[in-house]
Amino acid sequence: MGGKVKAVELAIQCRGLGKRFGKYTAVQNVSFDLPAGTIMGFVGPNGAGKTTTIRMLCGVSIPSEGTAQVLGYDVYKQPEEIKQHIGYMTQKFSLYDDLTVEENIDFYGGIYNLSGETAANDKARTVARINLAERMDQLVASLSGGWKQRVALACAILHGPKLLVLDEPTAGVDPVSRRVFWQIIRQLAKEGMTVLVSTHYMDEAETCDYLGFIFYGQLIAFGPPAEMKAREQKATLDDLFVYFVEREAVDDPRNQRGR
Ligand SMILES: Nc1ncnc2c1ncn2[C@@H]1O[C@H](COP(=O)(O)OP(=O)(O)OP(=O)(O)O)[C@@H](O)[C@H]1O
Repeated sequence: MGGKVKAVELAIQCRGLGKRFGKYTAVQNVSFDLPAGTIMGFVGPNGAGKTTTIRMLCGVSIPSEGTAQVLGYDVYKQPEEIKQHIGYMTQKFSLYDDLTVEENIDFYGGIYNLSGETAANDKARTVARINLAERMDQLVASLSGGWKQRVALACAILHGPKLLVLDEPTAGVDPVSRRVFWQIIRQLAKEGMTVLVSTHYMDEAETCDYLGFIFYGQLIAFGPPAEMKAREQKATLDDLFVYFVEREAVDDPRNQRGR
């Protein structure tokens, strides 16, 4: 009691973040703090604004309003620094089918400007982490969806990012591959990487340290999953999700704005 509270290092800090496309407000007033080294699940129905928010935080899309610091960099002033220090994997990740696993990894190493000993070390570390050694000579075209996803993850973390951003990484992947993928993600977080992951799978969301629930472009709840369920007195995340959607389901307010 009375001792100094150690400041928590934040990987993401955003306040009132919003994005308009013309007169349409896709995302509005998103605020949260994500401590470094934690996993945040981002959930919400289709079209809620997950990808739009993620793109602003990755320095890919300039916000229309609000502020955000990602790994200490400002999304308006330092988007290039953000892009260099994060790993970003989307659902439609890009791998070259007619190259081998190793050639794909080397290609991404080139994009990140890795060379010499650093490149060799980064590659060896990544291949070991993702357990890809036995597949290095295989053509990507001949891999299953689950293995392709692991190769895409390898390419996203090759440069040792402090923040890994995954936009629906496991959509359409079989349950066993999903489980393996999440074991890797949790291991990366244990080693200090911060992870922001959007998902429609509540079993995945359940294991995150923090959850953000976005609906009609607004972050309507943020916190540890257990706290969120307790706050609304719901037994499962499925129940909580349905409760939020039914509670908030009026006409999409984004359609009325800006008219
Ligand atoms: N470039 C754009 N121009 C106009 N509207 C856009 C653009 N990008 C996204 N939107 C709209 O913004 C809203 C939020 O879309 P977003 O892709 O962020 O949702 P999402 O939560 O990621 O959905 P999903 O789960 O389907 O991927 C949607 O209504 C979408 O149509």
